[in-house]
Amino acid sequence: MGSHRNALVAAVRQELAEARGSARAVLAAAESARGEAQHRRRLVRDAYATCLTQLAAAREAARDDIQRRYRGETTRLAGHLRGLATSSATGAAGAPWRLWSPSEPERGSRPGLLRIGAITFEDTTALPALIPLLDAAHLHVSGPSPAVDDLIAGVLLRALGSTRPGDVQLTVYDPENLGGTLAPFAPLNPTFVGPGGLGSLLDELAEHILRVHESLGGQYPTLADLVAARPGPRPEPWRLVVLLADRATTVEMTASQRAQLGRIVRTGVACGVHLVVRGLELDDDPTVERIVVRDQTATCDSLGRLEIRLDPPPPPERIAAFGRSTAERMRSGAGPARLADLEPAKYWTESSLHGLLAPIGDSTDGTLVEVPLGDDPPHALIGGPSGSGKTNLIHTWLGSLATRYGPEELALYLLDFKEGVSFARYAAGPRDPSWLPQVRLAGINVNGDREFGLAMLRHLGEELRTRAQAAKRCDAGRLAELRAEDPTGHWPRIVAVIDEFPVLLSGRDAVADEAADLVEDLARRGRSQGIHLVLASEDAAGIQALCGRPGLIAPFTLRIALPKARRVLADDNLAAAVIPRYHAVVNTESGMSGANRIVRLPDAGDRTGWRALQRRLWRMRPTGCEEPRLFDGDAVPRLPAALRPAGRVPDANTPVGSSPGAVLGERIDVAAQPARFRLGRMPGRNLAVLGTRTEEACDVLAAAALSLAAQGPAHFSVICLEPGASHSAARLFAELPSADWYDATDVHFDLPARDIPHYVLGYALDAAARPGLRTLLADGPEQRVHVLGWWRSVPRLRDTLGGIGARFDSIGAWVALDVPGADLTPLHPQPGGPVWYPRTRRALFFDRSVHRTPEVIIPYEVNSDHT
Ligand SMILES: Nc1ncnc2c1ncn2[C@@H]1O[C@H](COP(=O)(O)OP(=O)(O)OP(=O)(O)O)[C@@H](O)[C@H]1O
Repeated sequence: MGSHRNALVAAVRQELAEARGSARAVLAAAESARGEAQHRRRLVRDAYATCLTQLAAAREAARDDIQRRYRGETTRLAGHLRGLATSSATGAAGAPWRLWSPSEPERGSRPGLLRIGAITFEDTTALPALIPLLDAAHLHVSGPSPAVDDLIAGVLLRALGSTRPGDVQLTVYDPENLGGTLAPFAPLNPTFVGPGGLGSLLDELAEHILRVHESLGGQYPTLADLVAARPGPRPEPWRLVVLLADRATTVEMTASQRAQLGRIVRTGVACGVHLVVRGLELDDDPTVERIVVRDQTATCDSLGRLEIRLDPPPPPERIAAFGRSTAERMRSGAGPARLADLEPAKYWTESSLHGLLAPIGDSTDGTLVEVPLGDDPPHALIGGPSGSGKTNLIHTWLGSLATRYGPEELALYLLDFKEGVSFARYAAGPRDPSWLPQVRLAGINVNGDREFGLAMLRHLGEELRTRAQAAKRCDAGRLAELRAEDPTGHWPRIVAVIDEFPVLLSGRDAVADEAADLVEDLARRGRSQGIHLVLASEDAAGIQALCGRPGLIAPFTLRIALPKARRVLADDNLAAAVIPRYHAVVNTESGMSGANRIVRLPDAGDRTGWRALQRRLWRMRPTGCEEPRLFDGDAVPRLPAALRPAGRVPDANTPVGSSPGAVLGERIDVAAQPARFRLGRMPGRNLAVLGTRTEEACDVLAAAALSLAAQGPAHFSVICLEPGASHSAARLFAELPSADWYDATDVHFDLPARDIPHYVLGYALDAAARPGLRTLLADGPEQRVHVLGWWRSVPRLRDTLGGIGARFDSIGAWVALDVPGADLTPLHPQPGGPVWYPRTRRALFFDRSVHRTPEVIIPYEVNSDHT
């Protein structure tokens, strides 16, 4: 029994032990699972924490970024707004009081906004708080009285100070203070309306509006119309009506007065009538800008909820000073337009297809006066006595044209026969590299060089021929048709201006005759080919010179007469006698009375302003636009480097041309070409330089020799028989690649022929007593030995050639310096000699194998001892 129990106990124990064992195992497993779970929980928690930190950092970064961008955007926006605000309220409309002064509005600009204070938005710097008024709104101001009145005074001063004197007519209704509230404005002579005057004021305004409305064709312009309208002079001044109503006004106002006020509110702005009201209710209308003032701050309709820190009121003494100076200016009248006022909004947008139209000034009502050139009128005559402003007018006109028409549309040829350099401003100079891109040619100091005027007219004559031929090829009648048929061609309109042109026609000589013929031809046929002449003359005689040829004057149908000009307008048209200084009569009907327009001319004398404009145009020049040719009659041209051997010894094997050209000086022509004397292997190809001016004679010989040396192999014999020329001759000798030197001690003329050309340069050959020279002159050229010699007079040359009765056949060409025309008779093809009045640095060149008549040249400066 006992063993059975024992066995049972043992079995139970065993089972218990097993159960405990498995429970422990389960426990251990559970423990380990718990450990595992805890570990995982820790991991998740760590990850969560990291995630939170990262998220926080990301959020911070994002917030920083947003804030930074926000700040940047706000600053940028504020900058834009400030820029916009500054351009919307320029000058007197926006300047702080301490810097304030009245400002002229840009001609043709619309009135802008007016500053009343500043707005601060967050921490950006303050922006100006601007409100509309002229051409835009009525103002209704409410709030405590002194602050409101201060604000109104400020607005009035800005509106008046940013418009021209007389542009705004001020009316003040101030029954309480009898005008005292705006007393500092008294010098401007505003209309003060006393108590009981409101009704008639409103009636008068309503009537005014009706009148303006009718003049506008019975249609009130909308605000958009006002903004879009092309600015022009105001037919009527703005009416600015300040109503400072007291309690009695409100109480006593009748229903019809209220209705009248309502009508003015609705229709006033479109007709230039603006109310500035405090103390009266105004009907709601899009044109009413309400400003609510609270002590030093305010809000207004156009700025929404933004709070405005109001500006202090303008100092009363500033208002009074402004009033006085404006009243003074009104008494003396408004000034003329400025040159800048003539500029278009955008440069070079006009086409010259059908003509050129450019303003040259304004009329007294401020309208710009435009001057046409084209098919009708084709040419212009400008007249006025010395100092009346012709040159100034020409500069103004050219400036106005040059801002409208680019170089593809307009080409200018300018000649000034006055003693002056006025057109030099259009060409590049030592201080200013810019030039006016439309100018092709400018001639200054040409009063002594009528030949240059002739050269320009010949050039224009050529251009006329080219255009006429091109037009014929395309079957086109006039410039517009030619341009349509040949759209890729370069056919700008040409305007040729000749200031003091009578100089060109003075002197009864071949130059005057040919010039008059050319002017006549250009005037007659230039119209259809787009070539227009503008001639200016100081004295009546010049115009009479043209009148001598009635056919010549007829095409000049545009007449511009300056004060006291005579014979520019028709005989019965006396307008020029009565116009004031710096005015002109513009008449497009040949000066007939009844077709006058009086124009006030701007002052074009501001060099700095002109230079700035010219630079702007110069920078806009198209690629390939060539610099203008400047002919300065006072400048001595240098022998171009390309015409000198420059130390280079020509190769003996270089072929020598059949007739190398000796360069003697610069031709007076448009292209500034060198005048050449061809030295072929023919009898008579010798040159005589004649006259007593040593320096110029030396320069002619040196230019000839150096240019020959630069062309190919040649040998030179330099013979100097005049001590005064020896310095120059020696310099030439040194520069020539192959040369012999002779002087009085060893001079001889039996010079051998060589297998290369041999040039004999003789200084003062009249001093050579040796025989042989005449033979050399006669026989040398056929063996390529040519004499280029200087004789001091024609009789001395004759002596060399055999004395009285000698023939000049061996002298094929000559250059005369200070030799009177009559002395040249034996060398001149026509009897009586050429018309030649010697002048400094000018020579008469005649080559009998090419010239019919001699031509004037400018001897080059070869070696400047001054530089
Ligand atoms: N519209 C103007 N406003 C102000 N000054 C002017 C005006 N027109 C000309 N002047 C000035 O008057 C002077 C003479 O002008 P300008 O040289 O143009 O006259 P002109 O008729 O060409 O005289 P001249 O034939 O003697 O040269 C110059 O000093 C010029 O600056």
